[in-house]
Amino acid sequence: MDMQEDRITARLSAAAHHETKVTDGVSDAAQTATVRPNQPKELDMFADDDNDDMFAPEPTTGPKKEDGTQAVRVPEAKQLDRSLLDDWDDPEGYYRIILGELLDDRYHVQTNLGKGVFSAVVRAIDTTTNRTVAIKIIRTQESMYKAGMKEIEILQTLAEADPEDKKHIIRLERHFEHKGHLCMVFENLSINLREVLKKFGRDIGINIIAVRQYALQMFLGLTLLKKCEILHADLKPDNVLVNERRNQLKIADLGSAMSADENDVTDALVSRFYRAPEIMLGIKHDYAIDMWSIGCTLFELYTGKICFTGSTNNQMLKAILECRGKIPNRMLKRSEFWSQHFEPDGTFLSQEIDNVTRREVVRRMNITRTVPAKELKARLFASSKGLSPADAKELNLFADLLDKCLAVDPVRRITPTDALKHPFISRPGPVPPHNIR
Ligand SMILES: Nc1ncnc2c1ncn2[C@@H]1O[C@H](COP(=O)(O)OP(=O)(O)OP(=O)(O)O)[C@@H](O)[C@H]1O
Repeated sequence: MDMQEDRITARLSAAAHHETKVTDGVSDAAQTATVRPNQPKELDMFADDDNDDMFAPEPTTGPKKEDGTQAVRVPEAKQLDRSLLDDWDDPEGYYRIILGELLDDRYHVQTNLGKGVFSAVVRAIDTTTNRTVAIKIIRTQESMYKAGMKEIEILQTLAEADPEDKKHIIRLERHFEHKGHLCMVFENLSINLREVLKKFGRDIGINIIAVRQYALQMFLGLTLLKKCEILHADLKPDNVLVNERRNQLKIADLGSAMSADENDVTDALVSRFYRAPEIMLGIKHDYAIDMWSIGCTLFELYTGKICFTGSTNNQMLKAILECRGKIPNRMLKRSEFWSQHFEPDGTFLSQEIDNVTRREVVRRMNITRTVPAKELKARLFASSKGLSPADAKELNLFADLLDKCLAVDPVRRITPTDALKHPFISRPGPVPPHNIR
């Protein structure tokens, strides 16, 4: 089974049997780790317009409208004549997008936003409100339909608990069916944080002022998830969308989300690079898994580099041990899978591929450090040259917060409420409007 199939099977079984979801964790994340040049560029997240605007919408040909957006030339909105078209799905069950089609007598399809594993996403104009929306058209398989219905239920719960829409979780407006496909109508947003990093941070990371704003909003999102007793279980830069001005974000893709009591032990929950150590060790997980993923995401936003990488859970654990020190014994005692990675005396068994023979070899590593290494902070400072004392103070606060988000022991990991009180987030006064790098 390839990784994509593995991922689909897992999400579907989670929906059908209330089991947990497996994700491949590879995505295109690996492509983003590059070296920071000496001349970084500041993210002006509050700018009204940019001359070099890499965030501008796709080139359009139509005239400017009153709201400042430009009309896109697409065919007239019309109902399709079903008799002329009976193979509206591709062989993999994705709906074939037709620009100009009118969905549900209401949504005029404008742009194809691309395919995910579970759906095709389009941007459309809601002709009843004249607003732009994003519609996720789920693949035809019945199991995917069920998974979509579970996502809808969770999104509705979250929206009811946040009537004023202040907690930065994507809003589902409604859903309908179109030619056997479940269609989910979302508020329209712009690009995701992976694309922000690629297009604006140019793989070097974005400035600390923007990171702070994004962190605050993601922590607010986590407080709502916790209040509703829901785990997102797939947080990563790809699943956080920003608005056109990039000053507001929304946590999206609740397709892997689950009730917090659905915590069957599995070592494949969450995309691998963002997967908390307790998942890999087979310890019953809780809200802390989402905080770990946010910690990894924040590190990546600031440095442009993935925090922990590994092609297997074992190599992920090695990366975490090297940076964060020994796994506490009290965790190993609760671990179902410890013997896959450790000897009884706590020696780590690193399963590596030998460079010369290309055979798998097991390297014994005796990691004894109990206090988290200074490694994390050192990595943050290494990617920030020429800091003023004030900038260094700011970065120290960020390093302290990340240290708490990435506490190896989930019991000691900071909670969303406490993260909001951390001085990096909560300190009073305006943020200095200068470039920190
Ligand atoms: N509300 C939205 N506004 C703008 N773009 C969106 C919106 N929702 C989704 N998209 C775009 O569609 C992509 C896929 O969406 P999403 O991740 O929700 O779908 P999926 O089928 O579950 O995909 P995946 O394989 O990533 O799990 C997003 O990365 C984003 O680029």
